[in-house]
Amino acid sequence: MALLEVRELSVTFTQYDRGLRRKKVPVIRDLSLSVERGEIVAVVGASGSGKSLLAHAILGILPRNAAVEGYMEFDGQPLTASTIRKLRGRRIAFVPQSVQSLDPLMRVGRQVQQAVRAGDPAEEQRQAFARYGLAPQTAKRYPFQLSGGMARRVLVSIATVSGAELLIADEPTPGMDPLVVQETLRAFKSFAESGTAIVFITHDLEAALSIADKVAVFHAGSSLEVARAADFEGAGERLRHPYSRALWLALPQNGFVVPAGEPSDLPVAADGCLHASHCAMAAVECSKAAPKPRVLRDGMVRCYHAT
Ligand SMILES: Nc1ncnc2c1ncn2[C@@H]1O[C@H](COP(=O)(O)OP(=O)(O)OP(=O)(O)O)[C@@H](O)[C@H]1O
Ligand code: NI
Repeated sequence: MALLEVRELSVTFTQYDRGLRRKKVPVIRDLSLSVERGEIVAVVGASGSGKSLLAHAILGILPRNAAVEGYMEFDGQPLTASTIRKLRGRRIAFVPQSVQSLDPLMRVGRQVQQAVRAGDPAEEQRQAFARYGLAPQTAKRYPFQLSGGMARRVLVSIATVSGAELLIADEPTPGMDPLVVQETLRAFKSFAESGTAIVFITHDLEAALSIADKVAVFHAGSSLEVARAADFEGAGERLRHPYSRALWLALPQNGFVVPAGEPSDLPVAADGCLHASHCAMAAVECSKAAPKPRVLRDGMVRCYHAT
């Protein structure tokens, strides 16, 4: 059984237009994801595709104007407002995308020590700082005295000293120098090898592929494909969705290839395929209704034409 199971999750915001008319804005639609113990699942997608909101939905920290539908489960128990409160910071740890989430008035060493659940807090904090290349005296500093990359290493330290069974890391590496990025990714890999389940949120497909077992490709609030990391190879023949193939071929090592063929000029209905207007394979059925997720070759895809 998966440690984390997300089934048919939808998140909708209620916003007020001019004249106080209420408007519902769907930001995540019908999203399913599962993560096993010891497994790293990367969530990859462009800015605004709903990656952070997925993390916030799992952690129960969405803003109040967000409505959540669907089912989420951790270690066999349904994730509700009260269960998630008990799990957060204990069995589930989070590296938030924003460094603003550090307490501005507390020395960072102490913030890390407070997150330690087993062992000697000062020793665990020292080891974490050494692992992520933070000098020992950094512990005495306040968040405003750190660079963005250093603050992010403190956030990673806080999440990883907790010994949680599930780690959700939302863009943990921007601003870090490349050696520290490598060290952080290696640390995630070794946590996974010792049984931690990891959700690694990033827009960096290359970083994702360097450690992930599975990759969920996000686009406009939905996952279009869940693939094995090993499926990203060659010309992307083993990938299931044209959007994932396009992301893969656009990487520098694949020569920044732009997909062949012209995108369709079909008018796409609001509930049509999210990728249709950019897709050379799009046909009438794609413009009418979004394809349902289906299992294909040990992965998942939402595309009528995937084989
Ligand atoms: N409080 C809110 N009210 C209304 N819409 C919101 C709110 N928060 C986020 N959104 C919208 O939800 C969508 C997804 O946002 P999200 O932050 O999850 O994207 P992301 O994939 O994490 O992007 P990035 O890579 O830039 O971090 C965006 O279009 C955003 O504008
Ligand atoms: Ni984000």
